[in-house]
Amino acid sequence: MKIVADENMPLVQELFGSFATVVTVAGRKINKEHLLDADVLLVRSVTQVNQDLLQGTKVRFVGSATIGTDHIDQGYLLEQGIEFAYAPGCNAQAVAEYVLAAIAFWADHKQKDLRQCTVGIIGAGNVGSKVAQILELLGIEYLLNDPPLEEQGDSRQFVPIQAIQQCDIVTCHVPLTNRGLHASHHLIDEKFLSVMQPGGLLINSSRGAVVDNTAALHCKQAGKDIDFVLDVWENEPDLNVELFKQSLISTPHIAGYSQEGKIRGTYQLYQSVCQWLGMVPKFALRDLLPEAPKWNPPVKLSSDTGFLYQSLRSFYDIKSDDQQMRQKLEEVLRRSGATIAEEFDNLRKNYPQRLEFLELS
Ligand SMILES: NC(=O)c1ccc[n+]([C@@H]2O[C@H](COP(=O)([O-])OP(=O)(O)OC[C@H]3O[C@@H](n4cnc5c(N)ncnc54)[C@H](O)[C@@H]3O)[C@@H](O)[C@H]2O)c1
Ligand SMILES: O=C(O)[C@H](O)[C@H](O)COP(=O)(O)O
Repeated sequence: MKIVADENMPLVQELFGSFATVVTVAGRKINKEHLLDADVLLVRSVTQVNQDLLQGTKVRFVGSATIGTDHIDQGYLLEQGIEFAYAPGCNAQAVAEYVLAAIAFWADHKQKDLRQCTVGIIGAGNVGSKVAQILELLGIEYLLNDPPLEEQGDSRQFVPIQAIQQCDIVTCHVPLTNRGLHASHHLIDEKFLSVMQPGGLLINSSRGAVVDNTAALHCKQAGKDIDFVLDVWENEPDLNVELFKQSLISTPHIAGYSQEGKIRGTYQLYQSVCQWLGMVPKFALRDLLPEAPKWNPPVKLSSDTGFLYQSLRSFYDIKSDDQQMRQKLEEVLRRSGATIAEEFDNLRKNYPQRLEFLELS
């Protein structure tokens, strides 16, 4: 059996190498030639998997070690009888910790008393629910918006998007979809931003195009007092450089990049491939995850606006991710050679080890 996998998937040789020949390729470079005699394709979010890539190949199983699936043409896979698996929830905790770090940094930087702030969470699935769990631990008020879950009868209390627009902090956790009643493409548009609270914070760690990046830039250029924390960008890796410069925190799509999140992603695909082949998995997830020191959240928030950030930063300092990206992209802007897109991918490929620091259920 031949497996072609994205080179940025940890443990892929260790897990799949005992029953298959594993060939690793840079995600953006995977092409039909690599797949002509491959049985299984394992990708991350940067490989577009569709008819163009798969037609004429032997691939019978596609796995994506990610939560988001907007890069996969699932309709085509279904039509061709190609098995598909992904990794729901694998890095949800990492993203929720990123959001916490962003809020803590903003409160410190802008002298905001989080006891007086409400967070609007758009999308209450795996990530949004973990964000809510963390805010509850800290006693920070939040509201949930998730029309699809509300329609399905989820028993939590939801609010309309208009109530989210009034929140001090808005954080997006929806899948990127272009069609249907709940399409999320440009969910945050000029109109949304125009009614957002001045002095507010918008965090996007879902997919770039959930926020209209041109509208976000116009909002900053018009002098509206809204801070942006952006981990994901329209047209990645070719991001809007002006918006990157104007954002309070800019990171290269690494919100989910904890060691644990990446390992869980590969492992979930390993389980799916084993099941597809009728094999019993030989490895257990708990033996693969690193031991990480844990942070004890404060029982009560303090009036000191910098307290949370100071207490968290030895576990995860979001500002250092932002500084790293600014330094590298500014170098690219000063000299010719590598492009912004190449540097964006380099930052992701060489992202330092980050461990999850909260005990969450
Ligand atoms: N930056 C990163 O590193 C990173 C990591 C993981 C996931 N993500 C992105 O975050 C997204 C969310 O992840 P998740 O695990 O929570 O997904 P999920 O599927 O568990 O939850 C998404 C929720 O959004 C809701 N939703 C869909 N359309 C909506 C809309 N228009 N308005 C409000 N709610 C809507 C759904 O009902 C669902 O409950 C993923 O699809 C992925 O694109 C990014
Ligand atoms: O959807 C996800 O799980 C994340 O966006 C994922 O972590 C992105 O990282 P990539 O697959 O591009 O390495």
